[in-house]
Amino acid sequence: MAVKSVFLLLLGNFLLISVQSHNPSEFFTSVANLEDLLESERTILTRLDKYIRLSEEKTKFLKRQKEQMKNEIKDASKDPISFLSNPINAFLLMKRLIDDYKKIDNLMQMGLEVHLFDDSIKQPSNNDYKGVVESMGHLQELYNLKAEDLARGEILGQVKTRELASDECYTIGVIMTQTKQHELAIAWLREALRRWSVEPEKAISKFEILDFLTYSMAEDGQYQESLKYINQMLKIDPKHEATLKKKEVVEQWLSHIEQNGPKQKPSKPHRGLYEPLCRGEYQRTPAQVANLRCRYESKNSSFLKIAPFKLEEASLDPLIVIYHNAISDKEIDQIIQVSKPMLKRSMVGESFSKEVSNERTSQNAWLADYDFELVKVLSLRTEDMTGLDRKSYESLQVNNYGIGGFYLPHFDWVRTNGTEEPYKDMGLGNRIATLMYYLSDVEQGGATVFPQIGVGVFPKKGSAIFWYNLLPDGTGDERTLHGACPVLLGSKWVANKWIHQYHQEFRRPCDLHPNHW
Ligand SMILES: O=C(O)CCC(=O)C(=O)O
Ligand SMILES: [Fe+2]
Repeated sequence: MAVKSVFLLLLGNFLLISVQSHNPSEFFTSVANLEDLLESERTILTRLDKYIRLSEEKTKFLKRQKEQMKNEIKDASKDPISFLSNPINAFLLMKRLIDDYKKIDNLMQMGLEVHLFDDSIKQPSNNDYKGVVESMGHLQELYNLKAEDLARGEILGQVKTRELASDECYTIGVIMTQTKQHELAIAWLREALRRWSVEPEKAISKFEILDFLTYSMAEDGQYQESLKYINQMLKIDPKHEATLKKKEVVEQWLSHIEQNGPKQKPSKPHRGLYEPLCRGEYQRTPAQVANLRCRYESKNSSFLKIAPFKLEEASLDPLIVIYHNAISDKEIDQIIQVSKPMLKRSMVGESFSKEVSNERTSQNAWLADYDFELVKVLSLRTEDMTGLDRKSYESLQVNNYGIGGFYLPHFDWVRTNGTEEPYKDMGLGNRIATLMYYLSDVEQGGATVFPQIGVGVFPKKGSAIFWYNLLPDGTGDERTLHGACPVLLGSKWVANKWIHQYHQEFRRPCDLHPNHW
Protein backbone atom coordinates (compact mmCIF):
# COMPACT_ATOMS: atom_id res chain seq x y z
CA MET A 1 0.00 0.00 0.00
CA ALA A 2 2.75 2.40 1.00
CA VAL A 3 4.51 1.69 -2.27
CA LYS A 4 1.41 2.55 -4.21
CA SER A 5 0.85 5.86 -2.44
CA VAL A 6 4.42 7.00 -3.10
CA PHE A 7 3.77 6.23 -6.73
CA LEU A 8 0.61 8.27 -6.80
CA LEU A 9 2.56 11.11 -5.23
CA LEU A 10 5.10 10.85 -8.00
CA LEU A 11 2.34 10.84 -10.57
CA GLY A 12 1.15 14.16 -9.19
CA ASN A 13 4.49 15.66 -10.12
CA PHE A 14 4.58 14.10 -13.54
CA LEU A 15 1.23 15.00 -14.99
CA LEU A 16 1.14 18.20 -16.90
CA ILE A 17 -2.35 18.13 -18.25
CA SER A 18 -5.08 19.02 -15.83
CA VAL A 19 -8.35 17.15 -15.86
CA GLN A 20 -11.44 19.29 -16.09
CA SER A 21 -14.89 18.32 -15.07
CA HIS A 22 -17.46 17.64 -17.80
CA ASN A 23 -17.63 20.55 -20.17
CA PRO A 24 -21.09 21.15 -21.62
CA SER A 25 -19.83 22.43 -24.98
CA GLU A 26 -17.52 19.58 -25.78
CA PHE A 27 -16.21 18.84 -29.23
CA PHE A 28 -14.78 15.34 -29.28
CA THR A 29 -18.16 13.64 -28.97
CA SER A 30 -19.42 14.88 -32.34
CA VAL A 31 -17.51 15.12 -35.59
CA ALA A 32 -20.03 17.74 -36.78
CA ASN A 33 -19.07 19.98 -33.85
CA LEU A 34 -15.38 19.55 -34.63
CA GLU A 35 -16.08 21.56 -37.77
CA ASP A 36 -16.49 24.62 -35.53
CA LEU A 37 -12.94 24.13 -34.33
CA LEU A 38 -11.69 24.10 -37.89
CA GLU A 39 -13.50 27.41 -38.33
CA SER A 40 -11.71 28.69 -35.20
CA GLU A 41 -8.39 27.71 -36.70
CA ARG A 42 -9.21 29.43 -39.99
CA THR A 43 -10.04 32.66 -38.11
CA ILE A 44 -6.83 32.40 -36.09
CA LEU A 45 -4.82 31.99 -39.29
CA THR A 46 -6.49 35.06 -40.84
CA ARG A 47 -5.59 37.05 -37.73
CA LEU A 48 -2.05 35.79 -37.81
CA ASP A 49 -1.87 36.85 -41.45
CA LYS A 50 -3.10 40.33 -40.53
CA TYR A 51 -0.56 40.58 -37.71
CA ILE A 52 2.28 39.56 -40.02
CA ARG A 53 1.17 42.09 -42.66
CA LEU A 54 0.92 44.90 -40.08
CA SER A 55 4.24 44.05 -38.49
CA GLU A 56 5.89 43.98 -41.92
CA GLU A 57 4.46 47.44 -42.62
CA LYS A 58 5.64 48.58 -39.21
CA THR A 59 9.15 47.23 -39.84
CA LYS A 60 9.22 48.90 -43.26
CA PHE A 61 8.22 52.24 -41.68
CA LEU A 62 10.83 51.88 -38.95
CA LYS A 63 13.49 51.11 -41.56
CA ARG A 64 12.57 54.29 -43.43
CA GLN A 65 12.75 56.32 -40.22
CA LYS A 66 16.12 54.83 -39.35
CA GLU A 67 17.54 55.68 -42.78
CA GLN A 68 16.28 59.22 -42.40
CA MET A 69 17.89 59.60 -38.98
CA LYS A 70 21.15 58.17 -40.21
CA ASN A 71 21.05 60.63 -43.04
CA GLU A 72 20.63 63.52 -40.59
CA ILE A 73 23.99 62.81 -38.95
CA LYS A 74 25.93 61.59 -41.91
CA ASP A 75 27.89 64.84 -42.09
CA ALA A 76 28.60 64.71 -38.36
CA SER A 77 31.18 61.95 -38.53
CA LYS A 78 33.57 63.95 -40.74
CA ASP A 79 33.82 66.92 -38.39
CA PRO A 80 31.53 66.61 -35.38
CA ILE A 81 32.52 69.92 -33.81
CA SER A 82 31.72 72.01 -36.82
CA PHE A 83 28.55 70.00 -37.31
CA LEU A 84 27.34 70.66 -33.79
CA SER A 85 28.42 74.26 -33.76
CA ASN A 86 25.64 74.90 -36.17
CA PRO A 87 22.71 75.67 -33.83
CA ILE A 88 20.23 74.17 -36.21
CA ASN A 89 22.10 70.88 -36.11
CA ALA A 90 22.29 71.12 -32.33
CA PHE A 91 18.59 71.84 -32.16
CA LEU A 92 17.78 68.96 -34.49
CA LEU A 93 19.92 66.61 -32.44
CA MET A 94 17.98 67.63 -29.32
CA LYS A 95 14.70 67.34 -31.16
CA ARG A 96 15.56 63.89 -32.37
CA LEU A 97 16.56 62.68 -28.95
CA ILE A 98 13.71 64.32 -27.09
CA ASP A 99 10.90 63.97 -29.59
CA ASP A 100 11.56 61.90 -32.65
CA TYR A 101 13.06 58.80 -31.09
CA LYS A 102 10.36 58.84 -28.40
CA LYS A 103 7.78 58.68 -31.15
CA ILE A 104 9.64 55.86 -32.81
CA ASP A 105 10.01 54.10 -29.48
CA ASN A 106 6.29 54.49 -28.86
CA LEU A 107 5.59 52.97 -32.22
CA MET A 108 8.00 50.15 -31.47
CA GLN A 109 6.24 49.43 -28.14
CA MET A 110 2.78 49.78 -29.60
CA GLY A 111 0.99 46.48 -30.03
CA LEU A 112 -0.62 45.81 -33.34
CA GLU A 113 -3.92 45.18 -31.63
CA VAL A 114 -4.33 41.85 -33.29
CA HIS A 115 -5.17 39.06 -30.86
CA LEU A 116 -5.42 35.47 -31.91
CA PHE A 117 -7.97 34.57 -29.23
CA ASP A 118 -11.17 36.26 -28.12
CA ASP A 119 -14.70 35.17 -27.23
CA SER A 120 -15.64 34.54 -30.85
CA ILE A 121 -13.06 31.75 -31.11
CA LYS A 122 -14.45 28.38 -30.11
CA GLN A 123 -11.82 26.59 -28.09
CA PRO A 124 -11.62 22.90 -27.19
CA SER A 125 -11.13 22.20 -23.50
CA ASN A 126 -8.53 19.96 -21.86
CA ASN A 127 -11.41 17.55 -21.53
CA ASP A 128 -11.71 17.43 -25.33
CA TYR A 129 -7.97 16.95 -25.67
CA LYS A 130 -8.06 14.08 -23.22
CA GLY A 131 -11.25 12.69 -24.76
CA VAL A 132 -9.78 12.50 -28.26
CA VAL A 133 -6.68 10.67 -27.06
CA GLU A 134 -8.69 8.32 -24.87
CA SER A 135 -10.98 7.51 -27.80
CA MET A 136 -7.95 6.94 -29.99
CA GLY A 137 -6.83 4.40 -27.38
CA HIS A 138 -10.20 2.61 -27.52
CA LEU A 139 -9.98 2.50 -31.32
CA GLN A 140 -6.45 1.10 -31.09
CA GLU A 141 -7.63 -1.67 -28.78
CA LEU A 142 -10.71 -2.60 -30.77
CA TYR A 143 -9.28 -2.40 -34.27
CA ASN A 144 -5.72 -3.51 -33.33
CA LEU A 145 -4.06 -0.29 -34.44
CA LYS A 146 -0.37 -0.03 -33.57
CA ALA A 147 1.13 3.26 -32.31
CA GLU A 148 3.96 2.71 -34.76
CA ASP A 149 1.58 2.64 -37.76
CA LEU A 150 -0.51 5.58 -36.56
CA ALA A 151 2.68 7.61 -36.01
CA ARG A 152 3.50 6.92 -39.65
CA GLY A 153 0.08 8.29 -40.58
CA GLU A 154 -1.30 4.88 -41.42
CA ILE A 155 -4.76 3.55 -40.59
CA LEU A 156 -5.52 -0.04 -41.59
CA GLY A 157 -2.81 -0.08 -44.23
CA GLN A 158 -3.65 3.29 -45.79
CA VAL A 159 -1.60 6.44 -45.27
CA LYS A 160 -4.05 9.11 -44.16
CA THR A 161 -2.02 11.77 -42.35
CA ARG A 162 1.53 13.07 -42.08
CA GLU A 163 4.09 11.40 -39.82
CA LEU A 164 4.07 12.44 -36.17
CA ALA A 165 7.12 13.96 -34.50
CA SER A 166 8.56 12.49 -31.34
CA ASP A 167 7.09 15.22 -29.10
CA GLU A 168 3.63 14.52 -30.58
CA CYS A 169 3.95 10.81 -29.82
CA TYR A 170 5.15 11.82 -26.36
CA THR A 171 2.06 13.99 -25.76
CA ILE A 172 -0.24 11.13 -26.75
CA GLY A 173 1.70 8.84 -24.41
CA VAL A 174 1.47 11.33 -21.55
CA ILE A 175 -2.30 11.71 -21.90
CA MET A 176 -2.73 7.93 -22.10
CA THR A 177 -0.74 7.65 -18.89
CA GLN A 178 -3.26 10.01 -17.37
CA THR A 179 -6.23 8.02 -18.68
CA LYS A 180 -4.56 4.88 -17.29
CA GLN A 181 -4.24 3.27 -20.73
CA HIS A 182 -0.76 2.15 -19.73
CA GLU A 183 -0.10 -0.54 -22.33
CA LEU A 184 -0.87 1.93 -25.09
CA ALA A 185 1.01 4.75 -23.36
CA ILE A 186 4.10 2.53 -23.31
CA ALA A 187 3.84 1.88 -27.06
CA TRP A 188 3.48 5.62 -27.80
CA LEU A 189 6.35 6.58 -25.52
CA ARG A 190 8.57 3.90 -27.05
CA GLU A 191 7.66 5.33 -30.44
CA ALA A 192 8.53 8.82 -29.16
CA LEU A 193 11.91 7.48 -28.05
CA ARG A 194 12.55 5.81 -31.40
CA ARG A 195 11.70 8.98 -33.30
CA TRP A 196 13.63 11.17 -30.85
CA SER A 197 16.87 9.29 -31.55
CA VAL A 198 16.73 10.06 -35.29
CA GLU A 199 15.21 13.54 -35.30
CA PRO A 200 17.71 16.32 -36.03
CA GLU A 201 15.75 18.96 -34.11
CA LYS A 202 14.50 17.80 -30.75
CA ALA A 203 11.53 19.52 -29.14
CA ILE A 204 11.75 17.50 -25.91
CA SER A 205 14.46 15.72 -23.96
CA LYS A 206 15.03 12.00 -23.75
CA PHE A 207 14.75 12.35 -19.98
CA GLU A 208 11.17 13.65 -20.28
CA ILE A 209 10.15 10.69 -22.43
CA LEU A 210 11.79 8.19 -20.09
CA ASP A 211 10.10 9.80 -17.11
CA PHE A 212 6.64 8.83 -18.33
CA LEU A 213 7.75 5.60 -19.93
CA THR A 214 9.16 4.27 -16.68
CA TYR A 215 6.02 5.37 -14.83
CA SER A 216 3.63 3.61 -17.22
CA MET A 217 5.80 0.49 -17.28
CA ALA A 218 5.69 0.27 -13.51
CA GLU A 219 1.93 0.88 -13.45
CA ASP A 220 1.56 -1.91 -16.00
CA GLY A 221 3.58 -4.25 -13.77
CA GLN A 222 6.68 -4.21 -16.04
CA TYR A 223 9.03 -3.40 -13.16
CA GLN A 224 12.17 -4.97 -14.64
CA GLU A 225 11.78 -2.97 -17.85
CA SER A 226 10.96 0.18 -15.88
CA LEU A 227 14.13 -0.24 -13.81
CA LYS A 228 16.22 -0.60 -16.96
CA TYR A 229 15.04 2.78 -18.24
CA ILE A 230 15.22 4.41 -14.79
CA ASN A 231 18.93 3.53 -14.83
CA GLN A 232 19.21 5.28 -18.21
CA MET A 233 17.60 8.35 -16.64
CA LEU A 234 20.11 8.26 -13.81
CA LYS A 235 22.94 8.10 -16.31
CA ILE A 236 21.65 11.40 -17.73
CA ASP A 237 21.08 12.96 -14.31
CA PRO A 238 22.58 10.83 -11.48
CA LYS A 239 21.32 13.09 -8.70
CA HIS A 240 17.75 13.56 -9.93
CA GLU A 241 15.82 13.14 -6.69
CA ALA A 242 12.42 12.09 -8.01
CA THR A 243 14.09 9.47 -10.20
CA LEU A 244 16.14 8.11 -7.31
CA LYS A 245 12.90 7.84 -5.35
CA LYS A 246 11.20 6.15 -8.28
CA LYS A 247 14.01 3.62 -8.48
CA GLU A 248 13.56 2.84 -4.80
CA VAL A 249 9.81 2.27 -5.28
CA VAL A 250 10.27 0.05 -8.32
CA GLU A 251 12.91 -2.02 -6.52
CA GLN A 252 10.53 -2.44 -3.59
CA TRP A 253 7.87 -3.69 -5.98
CA LEU A 254 10.34 -6.11 -7.53
CA SER A 255 11.21 -7.67 -4.19
CA HIS A 256 7.50 -7.69 -3.25
CA ILE A 257 6.74 -9.65 -6.41
CA GLU A 258 9.62 -12.03 -5.78
CA GLN A 259 8.02 -12.92 -2.48
CA ASN A 260 4.34 -12.78 -3.37
CA GLY A 261 4.14 -13.47 -7.09
CA PRO A 262 3.08 -11.07 -9.87
CA LYS A 263 0.30 -8.54 -9.49
CA GLN A 264 -3.06 -9.54 -10.95
CA LYS A 265 -4.02 -7.34 -13.90
CA PRO A 266 -7.70 -6.29 -13.92
CA SER A 267 -9.50 -8.28 -16.58
CA LYS A 268 -11.07 -6.44 -19.50
CA PRO A 269 -14.89 -6.53 -19.69
CA HIS A 270 -16.13 -9.30 -21.93
CA ARG A 271 -18.75 -8.10 -24.39
CA GLY A 272 -19.38 -11.35 -26.24
CA LEU A 273 -19.52 -10.97 -30.00
CA TYR A 274 -19.64 -7.15 -29.90
CA GLU A 275 -15.97 -6.68 -30.71
CA PRO A 276 -15.53 -9.43 -33.35
CA LEU A 277 -18.73 -8.17 -35.02
CA CYS A 278 -17.40 -4.60 -35.01
CA ARG A 279 -14.20 -5.77 -36.68
CA GLY A 280 -16.29 -7.63 -39.25
CA GLU A 281 -14.55 -10.84 -38.15
CA TYR A 282 -17.62 -12.76 -37.06
CA GLN A 283 -19.73 -14.28 -39.83
CA ARG A 284 -22.81 -16.40 -39.44
CA THR A 285 -22.70 -19.89 -40.97
CA PRO A 286 -24.18 -20.40 -44.48
CA ALA A 287 -26.99 -22.41 -42.87
CA GLN A 288 -27.86 -19.49 -40.58
CA VAL A 289 -28.23 -17.07 -43.48
CA ALA A 290 -29.67 -19.49 -46.03
CA ASN A 291 -33.29 -18.40 -45.53
CA LEU A 292 -32.67 -14.65 -45.62
CA ARG A 293 -34.19 -12.91 -48.64
CA CYS A 294 -34.28 -9.56 -50.36
CA ARG A 295 -37.70 -8.54 -51.59
CA TYR A 296 -40.02 -5.65 -52.36
CA GLU A 297 -42.22 -4.66 -49.43
CA SER A 298 -45.67 -3.47 -50.47
CA LYS A 299 -48.02 -4.80 -47.79
CA ASN A 300 -48.32 -2.15 -45.14
CA SER A 301 -49.99 0.64 -47.10
CA SER A 302 -51.67 1.22 -50.41
CA PHE A 303 -48.94 3.77 -51.16
CA LEU A 304 -46.37 0.97 -51.12
CA LYS A 305 -48.22 -0.82 -53.93
CA ILE A 306 -47.10 1.99 -56.22
CA ALA A 307 -43.64 2.55 -54.73
CA PRO A 308 -42.59 -0.55 -52.81
CA PHE A 309 -39.56 -0.51 -50.50
CA LYS A 310 -36.55 -2.68 -51.17
CA LEU A 311 -36.31 -4.81 -48.09
CA GLU A 312 -33.40 -7.02 -47.00
CA GLU A 313 -33.82 -9.50 -44.19
CA ALA A 314 -30.89 -9.47 -41.76
CA SER A 315 -32.46 -11.91 -39.30
CA LEU A 316 -35.77 -13.78 -39.19
CA ASP A 317 -35.90 -14.61 -35.50
CA PRO A 318 -35.77 -12.05 -34.01
CA LEU A 319 -36.89 -10.08 -37.02
CA ILE A 320 -34.36 -7.49 -38.25
CA VAL A 321 -34.84 -5.95 -41.68
CA ILE A 322 -33.09 -3.28 -43.70
CA TYR A 323 -35.01 -0.93 -46.00
CA HIS A 324 -32.89 0.40 -48.85
CA ASN A 325 -33.33 3.93 -50.25
CA ALA A 326 -35.60 4.83 -47.37
CA ILE A 327 -34.50 8.48 -47.25
CA SER A 328 -33.05 10.65 -50.01
CA ASP A 329 -29.75 12.61 -49.95
CA LYS A 330 -31.70 15.87 -50.12
CA GLU A 331 -33.82 14.93 -47.11
CA ILE A 332 -30.70 13.85 -45.25
CA ASP A 333 -29.02 17.22 -45.94
CA GLN A 334 -32.05 19.03 -44.54
CA ILE A 335 -32.23 16.86 -41.41
CA ILE A 336 -28.51 17.33 -40.71
CA GLN A 337 -28.68 21.06 -41.32
CA VAL A 338 -31.47 21.63 -38.79
CA SER A 339 -29.96 19.24 -36.24
CA LYS A 340 -26.40 20.56 -36.27
CA PRO A 341 -26.97 23.68 -34.15
CA MET A 342 -29.09 21.68 -31.69
CA LEU A 343 -26.63 18.87 -31.00
CA LYS A 344 -26.04 18.06 -27.33
CA ARG A 345 -24.13 15.21 -25.67
CA SER A 346 -26.28 12.07 -25.76
CA MET A 347 -27.64 10.75 -22.51
CA VAL A 348 -28.48 7.25 -21.39
CA GLY A 349 -31.62 6.21 -19.50
CA GLU A 350 -35.28 7.23 -19.26
CA SER A 351 -36.21 10.89 -19.29
CA PHE A 352 -36.22 11.36 -15.50
CA SER A 353 -32.94 9.61 -14.89
CA LYS A 354 -30.96 10.52 -17.98
CA GLU A 355 -27.23 11.06 -17.62
CA VAL A 356 -24.07 11.45 -19.66
CA SER A 357 -22.41 8.07 -19.82
CA ASN A 358 -19.08 6.65 -20.95
CA GLU A 359 -21.13 3.95 -22.65
CA ARG A 360 -22.25 6.37 -25.33
CA THR A 361 -20.13 9.03 -27.01
CA SER A 362 -22.23 10.97 -29.47
CA GLN A 363 -24.35 14.10 -29.61
CA ASN A 364 -27.99 14.26 -30.53
CA ALA A 365 -30.89 16.52 -31.31
CA TRP A 366 -34.63 15.82 -31.04
CA LEU A 367 -36.86 16.91 -33.91
CA ALA A 368 -40.63 16.90 -33.44
CA ASP A 369 -43.15 16.27 -36.24
CA TYR A 370 -44.96 19.54 -35.50
CA ASP A 371 -41.75 21.58 -35.82
CA PHE A 372 -40.52 20.24 -39.14
CA GLU A 373 -42.62 19.17 -42.08
CA LEU A 374 -39.92 16.76 -43.25
CA VAL A 375 -39.86 15.01 -39.87
CA LYS A 376 -43.59 14.45 -40.19
CA VAL A 377 -43.03 13.07 -43.68
CA LEU A 378 -40.52 10.63 -42.20
CA SER A 379 -43.06 9.54 -39.58
CA LEU A 380 -45.61 8.89 -42.32
CA ARG A 381 -42.97 6.94 -44.22
CA THR A 382 -42.12 4.96 -41.09
CA GLU A 383 -45.82 4.13 -40.79
CA ASP A 384 -45.81 2.95 -44.42
CA MET A 385 -42.72 0.83 -43.89
CA THR A 386 -43.62 -0.76 -40.59
CA GLY A 387 -47.39 -0.64 -40.54
CA LEU A 388 -47.14 0.69 -36.96
CA ASP A 389 -49.34 3.62 -35.88
CA ARG A 390 -47.48 6.94 -35.59
CA LYS A 391 -49.65 8.03 -32.67
CA SER A 392 -47.13 6.32 -30.42
CA TYR A 393 -43.89 7.49 -32.06
CA GLU A 394 -41.23 9.47 -30.23
CA SER A 395 -39.76 12.53 -31.91
CA LEU A 396 -36.91 11.85 -34.32
CA GLN A 397 -33.61 11.52 -32.46
CA VAL A 398 -30.73 12.55 -34.74
CA ASN A 399 -27.28 11.37 -33.63
CA ASN A 400 -23.81 12.37 -34.73
CA TYR A 401 -20.92 10.33 -33.38
CA GLY A 402 -17.57 11.82 -32.40
CA ILE A 403 -14.00 10.60 -32.71
CA GLY A 404 -14.21 6.90 -31.97
CA GLY A 405 -17.88 7.47 -31.07
CA PHE A 406 -19.78 4.37 -30.02
CA TYR A 407 -22.74 3.09 -28.04
CA LEU A 408 -22.06 -0.05 -26.02
CA PRO A 409 -24.56 -2.93 -26.25
CA HIS A 410 -27.88 -1.94 -24.72
CA PHE A 411 -31.61 -2.50 -25.10
CA ASP A 412 -33.92 0.12 -26.55
CA TRP A 413 -36.69 -1.21 -24.24
CA VAL A 414 -36.57 -0.72 -20.50
CA ARG A 415 -36.70 -3.46 -17.92
CA THR A 416 -39.31 -2.80 -15.27
CA ASN A 417 -39.88 -4.61 -12.00
CA GLY A 418 -43.43 -5.48 -13.03
CA THR A 419 -45.23 -2.70 -11.16
CA GLU A 420 -43.60 0.34 -12.74
CA GLU A 421 -44.79 1.58 -16.07
CA PRO A 422 -42.02 1.88 -18.70
CA TYR A 423 -41.54 5.38 -20.14
CA LYS A 424 -44.11 6.62 -17.67
CA ASP A 425 -43.93 10.24 -18.81
CA MET A 426 -45.06 9.27 -22.31
CA GLY A 427 -47.77 6.91 -21.11
CA LEU A 428 -47.56 4.81 -24.29
CA GLY A 429 -45.93 1.67 -22.94
CA ASN A 430 -42.52 0.25 -23.74
CA ARG A 431 -40.63 0.70 -27.02
CA ILE A 432 -42.16 -2.04 -29.17
CA ALA A 433 -39.87 -1.41 -32.16
CA THR A 434 -36.97 0.67 -33.45
CA LEU A 435 -36.56 2.14 -36.90
CA MET A 436 -33.21 3.78 -37.47
CA TYR A 437 -32.29 5.73 -40.60
CA TYR A 438 -28.63 5.79 -41.64
CA LEU A 439 -27.90 9.39 -42.66
CA SER A 440 -24.30 8.79 -43.72
CA ASP A 441 -21.88 6.19 -44.92
CA VAL A 442 -19.00 5.49 -42.56
CA GLU A 443 -15.56 5.00 -44.09
CA GLN A 444 -14.35 2.59 -41.42
CA GLY A 445 -16.14 1.10 -38.39
CA GLY A 446 -19.47 2.30 -36.97
CA ALA A 447 -21.50 -0.90 -37.57
CA THR A 448 -24.73 -1.60 -35.69
CA VAL A 449 -24.24 -5.02 -34.11
CA PHE A 450 -26.42 -7.52 -32.25
CA PRO A 451 -23.94 -9.60 -30.20
CA GLN A 452 -26.48 -12.18 -28.90
CA ILE A 453 -27.39 -13.32 -32.40
CA GLY A 454 -24.20 -12.54 -34.32
CA VAL A 455 -25.76 -9.97 -36.65
CA GLY A 456 -23.81 -6.90 -37.85
CA VAL A 457 -25.08 -4.18 -40.18
CA PHE A 458 -22.68 -1.64 -41.68
CA PRO A 459 -24.18 1.84 -42.24
CA LYS A 460 -25.26 2.72 -45.74
CA LYS A 461 -26.44 6.26 -46.37
CA GLY A 462 -30.17 6.30 -47.11
CA SER A 463 -31.08 2.90 -45.71
CA ALA A 464 -32.98 2.16 -42.50
CA ILE A 465 -32.88 -0.74 -40.07
CA PHE A 466 -35.98 -2.03 -38.28
CA TRP A 467 -36.52 -4.53 -35.50
CA TYR A 468 -39.07 -5.42 -32.83
CA ASN A 469 -37.83 -4.93 -29.29
CA LEU A 470 -40.65 -6.79 -27.53
CA LEU A 471 -42.02 -10.31 -27.67
CA PRO A 472 -45.76 -10.72 -28.40
CA ASP A 473 -46.58 -10.83 -24.69
CA GLY A 474 -44.96 -7.40 -24.27
CA THR A 475 -41.84 -8.58 -22.49
CA GLY A 476 -38.45 -7.40 -23.73
CA ASP A 477 -36.64 -9.58 -26.26
CA GLU A 478 -33.13 -10.18 -24.85
CA ARG A 479 -31.85 -11.04 -28.32
CA THR A 480 -32.28 -7.41 -29.39
CA LEU A 481 -29.24 -6.36 -27.36
CA HIS A 482 -27.37 -4.10 -29.79
CA GLY A 483 -24.63 -1.50 -29.92
CA ALA A 484 -22.96 1.00 -32.23
CA CYS A 485 -19.32 0.15 -32.94
CA PRO A 486 -16.68 2.87 -32.59
CA VAL A 487 -16.32 4.99 -35.70
CA LEU A 488 -12.76 4.63 -36.95
CA LEU A 489 -12.94 7.01 -39.90
CA GLY A 490 -15.80 9.27 -40.88
CA SER A 491 -18.70 11.15 -39.36
CA LYS A 492 -21.59 8.82 -38.58
CA TRP A 493 -25.13 10.20 -38.55
CA VAL A 494 -28.22 8.16 -37.67
CA ALA A 495 -31.82 9.05 -36.84
CA ASN A 496 -33.89 6.92 -34.45
CA LYS A 497 -37.63 6.59 -34.58
CA TRP A 498 -38.78 4.72 -31.50
CA ILE A 499 -42.23 3.22 -31.60
CA HIS A 500 -44.23 2.44 -28.45
CA GLN A 501 -46.71 -0.31 -27.62
CA TYR A 502 -49.98 1.62 -27.44
CA HIS A 503 -52.09 1.98 -30.60
CA GLN A 504 -50.36 -0.99 -32.23
CA GLU A 505 -52.89 -3.55 -31.01
CA PHE A 506 -54.44 -4.11 -34.44
CA ARG A 507 -51.44 -3.29 -36.57
CA ARG A 508 -48.84 -5.92 -35.86
CA PRO A 509 -47.76 -7.42 -39.18
CA CYS A 510 -48.24 -11.01 -38.06
CA ASP A 511 -47.11 -12.56 -41.33
CA LEU A 512 -43.59 -11.15 -41.16
CA HIS A 513 -42.67 -13.24 -38.19
CA PRO A 514 -44.55 -16.53 -38.05
CA ASN A 515 -43.14 -17.73 -34.70
CA HIS A 516 -43.65 -14.62 -32.67
CA TRP A 517 -45.73 -12.09 -34.48
O1 LIG B 1 -25.86 4.08 -34.12
C1 LIG B 1 -26.18 2.91 -34.13
O2 LIG B 1 -25.74 2.11 -34.96
C2 LIG B 1 -27.11 2.39 -33.05
C3 LIG B 1 -27.66 3.47 -32.17
C4 LIG B 1 -28.55 2.96 -31.11
O3 LIG B 1 -28.62 1.82 -30.84
C5 LIG B 1 -29.34 3.92 -30.33
O4 LIG B 1 -29.20 5.13 -30.54
O5 LIG B 1 -30.13 3.47 -29.48
FE1 LIG C 1 -30.27 1.40 -29.49
